Amino acid sequence: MLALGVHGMSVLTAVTAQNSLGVQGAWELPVEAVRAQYRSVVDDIGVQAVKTGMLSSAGLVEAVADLITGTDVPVVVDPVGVSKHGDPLLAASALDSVRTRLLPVATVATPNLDEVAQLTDVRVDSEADMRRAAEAILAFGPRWALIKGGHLPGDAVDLLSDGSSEHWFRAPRHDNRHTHGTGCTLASAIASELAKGHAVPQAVAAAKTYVTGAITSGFALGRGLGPVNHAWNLR
Ligand SMILES: Nc1ncnc2c1ncn2[C@@H]1O[C@H](COP(=O)(O)OP(=O)(O)O)[C@@H](O)[C@H]1O
Ligand SMILES: Cc1ncc(COP(=O)(O)O)c(N)n1
Repeated sequence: MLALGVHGMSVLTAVTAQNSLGVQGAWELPVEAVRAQYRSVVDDIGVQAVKTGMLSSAGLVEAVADLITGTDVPVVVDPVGVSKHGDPLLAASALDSVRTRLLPVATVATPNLDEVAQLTDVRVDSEADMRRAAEAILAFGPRWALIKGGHLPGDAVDLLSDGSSEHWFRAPRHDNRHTHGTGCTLASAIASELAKGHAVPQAVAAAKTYVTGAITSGFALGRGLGPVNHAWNLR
């Protein structure tokens, strides 16, 4: 967010112990702590966009949905389900709350292909299937669905759709180890661009350029899948 010129503020929902090798542990914060953090940042500094990430349980999904329902700023919902290493970050019992409470308040929902499979009955094996995935996600009520094709072989292709228009974003795949947090980075970059007042397709285009640069210019940290280079555009 800083690299894109906005001041990011966080509301922690869970604490994880994780590194380039995997997620070694996760602990949820009490719903009361989440509500208090949200009030602290919103009531004082104010917000121009909201982005959600790991929410862990149905209780937290519902608490966050309650907080952001009715907000008049754009909301990016990254329905985080499973980490790059396959570690669960959302309880199976929370999926229904994501479908019925969180996705309906999203301006943009940004599932990866595993999250599409968790939330809908669509399995994506090709770019053509991504259109069906977008329709299935849009049926839950977000204004836009961004289906991330990062897990498909070939080019890194994402599809943005609002049901009547579609936009394809394509970048060459970089087969390096600097991909921890690509989805979180993309969603945060979209929220940053929306906060600056851009329309959704323009925000996603800028965010895609940013995440591609962050992957391309990454450097090895850790023994597994290390972080992307968030400062690549500042140097
Ligand atoms: N190896 C890669 N090279 C280039 N872009 C990638 C690569 N892996 C993912 N991306 C892009 O990064 C963004 C995040 O996608 P993805 O990795 O599918 O999300 P997630 O982190 O939620 O699994 C998407 O724009 C995707 O196309
Ligand atoms: C707290 C948190 N949120 C999201 C992810 C997903 O990121 P990735 O898919 O790169 O592991 C993660 N590992 N940890």
